[in-house]
Amino acid sequence: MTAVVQTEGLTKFYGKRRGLQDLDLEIQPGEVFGYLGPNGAGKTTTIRLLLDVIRPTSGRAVVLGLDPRDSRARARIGYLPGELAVEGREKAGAYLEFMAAVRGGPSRRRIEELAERLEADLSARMGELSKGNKQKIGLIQAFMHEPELLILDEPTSGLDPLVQQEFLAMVREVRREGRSVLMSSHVLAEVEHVSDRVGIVRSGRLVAVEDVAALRERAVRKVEFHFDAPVPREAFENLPGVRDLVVEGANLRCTIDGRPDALIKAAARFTVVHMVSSEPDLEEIFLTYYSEEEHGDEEAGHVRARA
Ligand SMILES: Nc1ncnc2c1ncn2[C@@H]1O[C@H](COP(=O)(O)OP(=O)(O)OP(=O)(O)O)[C@@H](O)[C@H]1O
Repeated sequence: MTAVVQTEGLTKFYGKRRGLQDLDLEIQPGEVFGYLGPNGAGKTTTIRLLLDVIRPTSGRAVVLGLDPRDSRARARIGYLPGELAVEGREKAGAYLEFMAAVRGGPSRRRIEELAERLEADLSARMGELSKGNKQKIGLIQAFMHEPELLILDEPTSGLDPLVQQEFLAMVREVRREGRSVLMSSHVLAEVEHVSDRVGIVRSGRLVAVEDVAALRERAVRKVEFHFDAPVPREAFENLPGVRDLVVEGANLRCTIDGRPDALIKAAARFTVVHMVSSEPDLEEIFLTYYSEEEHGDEEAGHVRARA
């Protein structure tokens, strides 16, 4: 199967400042790839290199089997920039119809259908749109011509929760049709339910690529048990993956690193009245990777993308 995105040693320096270094990444047809990292990590740099907005210092990228400089690649991609640079008195609907005409495809009906789903106001003037509404117009122009590959820079930023859900449904539809999505985010929670794999980029380097299911297993999560009577601490000490254990009477709190199986089996020897397990969040996952590096695991900084 030919990858829709393939990079080898892709590197961009802005003068002496590292934007991105040695990126090896493959995204397959029908795959949704979440590209995660804190501010300044290199997400936008990667996306701009794939779209030929900027040129690499070294290394190469192939997008849909073509060099990013080839204009035929661009026509088959839907792109949402981090900040859609459109101003002026033109109405959003007119702007989208213009973009549709340039691409020789989508009908007014298709634009209206997407606008309805995202609750976008097509009669608003581009220069007067709020950040969230501008984001919706940007998403419509990225999705409307049903491109083979969608490259979305922070697509969920500025969207309210209901619109975010609709956007995620649109991403799932794209995947069902065998098309691909690369989307960046600061927040794992915003992409984990639709991404097949996520890559974590930090200080210009890809530090990990994981199946979302595997990432969840590795993530640290907080767990609480409430029992019907006090429980002995010894019953929960030294269980694999259990950390920060606190037992106070009938209540137990801890964090779990990996599978909760051993803890669940220990707890099942008593009567559990109530249990709370929090979703792992990105910050904790980042901390896991940071601590790997601190422990001298040099490999953590050089993990290669697994296809
Ligand atoms: N045009 C530029 N000139 C100089 N340095 C730049 C330029 N664009 C990006 N950088 C630097 O490259 C690094 C990566 O930036 P990039 O914008 O790719 O990060 P990001 O992950 O997209 O961050 P954010 O989430 O804040 O958008 C940062 O250190 C940034 O300061």
